[in-house]
Amino acid sequence: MSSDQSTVTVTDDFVPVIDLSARKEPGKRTEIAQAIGTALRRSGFFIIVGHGIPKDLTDRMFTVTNRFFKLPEPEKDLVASRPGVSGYRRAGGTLARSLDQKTPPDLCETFAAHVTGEMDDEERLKLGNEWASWTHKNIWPENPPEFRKVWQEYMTAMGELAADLMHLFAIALDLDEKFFDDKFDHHGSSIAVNYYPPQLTPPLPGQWRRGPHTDFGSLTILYQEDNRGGLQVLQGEDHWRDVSAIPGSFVVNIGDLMALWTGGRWVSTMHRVVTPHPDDTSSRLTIPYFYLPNHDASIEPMRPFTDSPTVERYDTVTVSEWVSRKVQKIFS
Ligand SMILES: O=C(O)CCC(=O)C(=O)O
Ligand SMILES: [Fe+2]
Repeated sequence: MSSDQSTVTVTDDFVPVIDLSARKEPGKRTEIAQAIGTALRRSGFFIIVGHGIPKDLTDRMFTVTNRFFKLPEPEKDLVASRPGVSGYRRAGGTLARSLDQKTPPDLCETFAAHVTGEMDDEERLKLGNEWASWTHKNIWPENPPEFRKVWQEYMTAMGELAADLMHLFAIALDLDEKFFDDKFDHHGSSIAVNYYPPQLTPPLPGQWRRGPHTDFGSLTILYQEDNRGGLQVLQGEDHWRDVSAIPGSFVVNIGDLMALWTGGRWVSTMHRVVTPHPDDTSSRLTIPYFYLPNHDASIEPMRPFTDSPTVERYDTVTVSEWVSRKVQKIFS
C-alpha cells in the first residue's frame, strides 16, 4: 500500500476494497466516507469488507435461495410472478432494454421480494401504479421451509447496512450525516436474486447472463457467490474490468437516481455479467439488495460542481415516476 493511500482502502483500484470495520470510530468515519466518495466519483463501485453482516446470515440466505432455484420448474412456478405479485421469473427480463437496446433475453432466472410486500393490500396499492414494483405483494415458496424467515432477516440486516452507507455518503458529500434519513423512512427497497443456470448450450450472439445496464435506484449491495466471477464494470469507453468475488465481501454501487441526486458528481456505471467459458457448467447466484428511497420522495439534484454551461442540469423527480419509467422499458 502506498504511503499516501487511505488506511481504510485495502486495495486501491477502479473498484477499491474498503474496510468499514472502524466506521464507528469518529476519527476513522470521515476517512472511510472520503474513500467511498472517491470511489463513487471515479467508478460508482466499491467492495466492502468489515461490514458487520454475520457470515452465518449470508450463508443461510445463499443456501435457502440456491436450494429454491435447484427445484424442478413446476415447483418454482408455484410462486411465479404475476401482475401485482413479486416472486419467481423463469426469464429475468433483459436489463439492456432499460437503455433501449434490443438484445436476446438474459440467461437468468430471478426471485424478488419487497420490504413493502407484506403490507395489507389496501395500504400497499396506494403506493403507486402497476409499474411500481414496491406495490407488488410478496409470495413465498414453501420449500425450503425457512426461506421466508431467512429472507426477512436478511432484508432487515441489509436495510440497516444501507442506511449506514447513506450516512457515510452524506459525510462524503459534506452534508449532515442524517441528510438522507427522511427520504428512506418508508422505503420500498427490494431483493431480486439472479440465478444463472448451468450453461449447457452455447449462448446466442449478443446474449449475456446479464446484459450491460446501469442500476436505476440509489444504492445496490450485491452478494456474489464466492470465486465464481462474471461481473464486469465499464471503465472509459470500452474497457470492461472484472470485479473480484472476494469471500465475505459485498459489492456496492450506486444507480442512476443517486447520480442524478448528486447533480452528476457521482457516477452510475454500466456493468454486465458475462457468460462462462464453455467448459464451465457451474451455476451462479447473486443477491442484490436495491435500496430505494420512499416512493413519494422528491429528489432534488444537488448543485453541480461548476457553473459551466456544458454541465448537464437535472430536473427534480419523484422516485415513483423515475422507477416506473425504467421498469416499464424492461418488462413491457
Ligand atoms: O449478478 C451480478 O453479478 C450482477 C447483477 C446485476 O447487475 C443486477 O442484478 O442489477
Ligand atoms: Fe446491476
